[in-house]
Amino acid sequence: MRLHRNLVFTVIDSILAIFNDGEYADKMVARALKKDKRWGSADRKFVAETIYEIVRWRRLYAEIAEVKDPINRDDAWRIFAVWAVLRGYTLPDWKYFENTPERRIKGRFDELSKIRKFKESIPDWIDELGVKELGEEKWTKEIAAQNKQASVILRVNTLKTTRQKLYGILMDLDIETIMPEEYPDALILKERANVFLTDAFKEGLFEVQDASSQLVARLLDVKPGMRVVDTCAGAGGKTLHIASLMENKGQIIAMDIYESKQKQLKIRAKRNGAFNIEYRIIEGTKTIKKLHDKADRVLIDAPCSGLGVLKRNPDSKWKLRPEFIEEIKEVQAQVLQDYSKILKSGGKLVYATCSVLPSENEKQIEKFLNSEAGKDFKFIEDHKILASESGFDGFYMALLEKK
Ligand SMILES: C[S@@+](CC[C@H](N)C(=O)[O-])C[C@H]1O[C@@H](n2cnc3c(N)ncnc32)[C@H](O)[C@@H]1O
Repeated sequence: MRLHRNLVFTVIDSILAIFNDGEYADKMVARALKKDKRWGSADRKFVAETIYEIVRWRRLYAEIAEVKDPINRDDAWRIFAVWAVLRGYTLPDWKYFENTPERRIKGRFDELSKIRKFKESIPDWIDELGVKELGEEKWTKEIAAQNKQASVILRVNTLKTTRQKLYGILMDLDIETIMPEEYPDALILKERANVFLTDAFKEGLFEVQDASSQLVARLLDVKPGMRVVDTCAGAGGKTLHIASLMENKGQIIAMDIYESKQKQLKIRAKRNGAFNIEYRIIEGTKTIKKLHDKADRVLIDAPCSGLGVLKRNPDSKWKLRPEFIEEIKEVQAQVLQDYSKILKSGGKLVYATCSVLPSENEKQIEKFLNSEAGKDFKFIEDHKILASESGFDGFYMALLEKK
């Protein structure tokens, strides 16, 4: 295996921007891939995967390379050399690799792999929090599972096609997929591919959405003709799923506090042919009060730590702060209090997060049910999905019914 200079330089520039300037890994990867139109698919794969891997294993590699934050360009080369040695590359005779201690790198890797926070490359505080919340055994398995590369999973847009038809369309493009039985709207790619370039995507036949996330709209048990309020709709992954389950009949009110996200949802809804969505920005209590007792279904896909989706966002390990988790828990409790009032009697509410921490999940539901606002609600069921058990993202979803 040979290393190509311009590809490696791109990786070095990208990891420096992610580590030092707080840039998001997915944005930097997208930018890096635009750099040279002559790159073939193997080159693009090398750039994207290497950036993600170095971000994912940052702590382990930095420890082996003996570099500390802030990382300068020489440090980035040392980290890259660790990656290359551990991946089995023969280092070329570039000046950056002079005196790379290859045997020592392998020895340090074996030593550090015995300590979870290095082996799994996580900050001390996340490791401690994981143990506190899930217990040593579950957390060890969970963080290992969340360090694996995520599969590419599609959600079939049944407003425009069926799973069987889309399977065939993709097969004709040499994109092989699997139809998992327990996830009726999902197709899982056998090998990674840039599905966004296909006409099938441009025509809105599918969206990319993790399998665990696809269970949320199903749990909400929506039916055509209902009025459904998606209170934290963001860019609308679940709104669009709800629209397809409602066959475009009835009304979906998609809300968020950020207009920028709603703009993305509008573009996606157009592509999906989802016409029954109304958009509202939450500007204060007024927006919510107007909807009190009005909805058959309410989804609260709450903002959270994201400690269920590290596979997809490995850089968030380094961006998250303990204070943020404390703040977001307050928001979760508040939105449960406020948005549950939108539901009609006899209606159903789903509270969901992409976190595996009980304090953001079942504990929030317990607290809500014991509060004044929660007295009108009955707990129906919940699902605590761990990446280590499902193979997909870590998620939580609880179904409540208003008496
Ligand atoms: C987990 S994300 C939503 C993901 C989205 N439902 C999807 O399926 O693609 C949580 C969303 O809640 C929004 N948010 C944060 N605080 C909020 C609040 N107080 N009320 C409503 N939405 C809020 C965020 O902007 C973010 O878009």
